[in-house]
Amino acid sequence: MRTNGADARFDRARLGRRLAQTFDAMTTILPSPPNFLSRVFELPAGDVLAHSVYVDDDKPRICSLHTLEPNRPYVTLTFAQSLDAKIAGQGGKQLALSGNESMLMTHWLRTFHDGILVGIGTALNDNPQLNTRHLPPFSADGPYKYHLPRPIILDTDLRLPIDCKLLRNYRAGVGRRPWVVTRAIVADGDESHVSRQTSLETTGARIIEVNTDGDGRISIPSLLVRLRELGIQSLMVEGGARVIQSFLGVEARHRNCIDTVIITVAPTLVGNGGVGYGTDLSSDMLPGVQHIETELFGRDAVVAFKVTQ
Ligand SMILES: NC(=O)C1=CN([C@@H]2O[C@H](COP(=O)(O)OP(=O)(O)OC[C@H]3O[C@@H](n4cnc5c(N)ncnc54)[C@H](OP(=O)(O)O)[C@@H]3O)[C@@H](O)[C@H]2O)C=CC1
Ligand SMILES: Nc1nc(O)c(N)c(N[C@@H]2O[C@H](COP(=O)(O)O)[C@@H](O)[C@H]2O)n1
Repeated sequence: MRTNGADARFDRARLGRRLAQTFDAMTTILPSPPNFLSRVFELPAGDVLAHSVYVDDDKPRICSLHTLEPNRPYVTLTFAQSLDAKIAGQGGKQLALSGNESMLMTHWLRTFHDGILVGIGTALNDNPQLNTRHLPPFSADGPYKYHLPRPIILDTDLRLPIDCKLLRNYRAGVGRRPWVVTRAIVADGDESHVSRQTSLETTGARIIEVNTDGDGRISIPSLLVRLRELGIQSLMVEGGARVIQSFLGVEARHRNCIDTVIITVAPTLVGNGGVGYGTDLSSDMLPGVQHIETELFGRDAVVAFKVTQ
């Protein structure tokens, strides 16, 4: 695995196209992401250019995480958990584990990445928006707006509801077009799959086919190759439990699929009925961890590390 310094770097070739905005940025007081994130990703500290992640949405950004790995995006796995390692409550009940300060940090993380990925379990359970609405606002008539990551949903059987917030936001012009990743259809077809595909496409989704693994789930290494081909240079993986397990699992680890893990640990206990992500990670298959940094955001501890084989 490459070092953080080699992975997280600025695309300085893009700077020329942004000189006017850069000048503007240097003469305007703009919100900055937490220094913690600059350190974790080894972004140049105090460099105003480094923090100018919030120029026009669809144009190249001054700052974009990317990796020198040719066949996948830079991948950050991040989520919030309780002290007893639960990410949701009884029966999957969505919990506000992060306090305001760490949630703000998470929204900065979102704007750092080209894509934001969740599994269909999370999409069905939480109906998330996956946007950057907690970041400090800019004036409506100014040149700045935050980069929105592309929502990406792992959904083998196309169960995403057509009235979900991700599709509604896209249709209302306040969200990016969601990409729904499904299994590659076999040659003789599957009529109900095709019909669900048509409904989702008609209501705004882009369907992306990727091969499945031995368990019939989307193959994570194949997914990453495909996303990179489609221009995703950096991917934030938010969860839920099964997706976290897949990314921390042996196959993904051995295929070098993660760069950085950032976990928000909230000072709360959920107990037995809560949703954990460790159940399929048997002790002899646990990843090694290499600590990068831990910082307090309000009452929450945010821990950044790398996984090792
Ligand atoms: N605290 C936090 O930070 C977060 C908490 N959550 C919580 O997590 C819970 C949802 O977790 P969970 O139910 O496990 O759902 P996930 O969001 O992890 O989605 C899992 C589903 O995604 C599909 N999938 C396709 N390919 C893969 C793959 N390679 N690996 C894993 N999944 C794949 C499968 O469904 P199919 O076969 O149909 O394709 C699978 O059942 C919710 O309660 C939510 O609130 C979620 C995110 C963050
Ligand atoms: N960072 C974090 N802290 C929590 O306490 C959470 N419950 C989550 N959940 C994740 O955020 C999604 C909701 O996003 P929106 O607020 O709708 O934009 C949720 O689906 C989980 O992925 N994250």
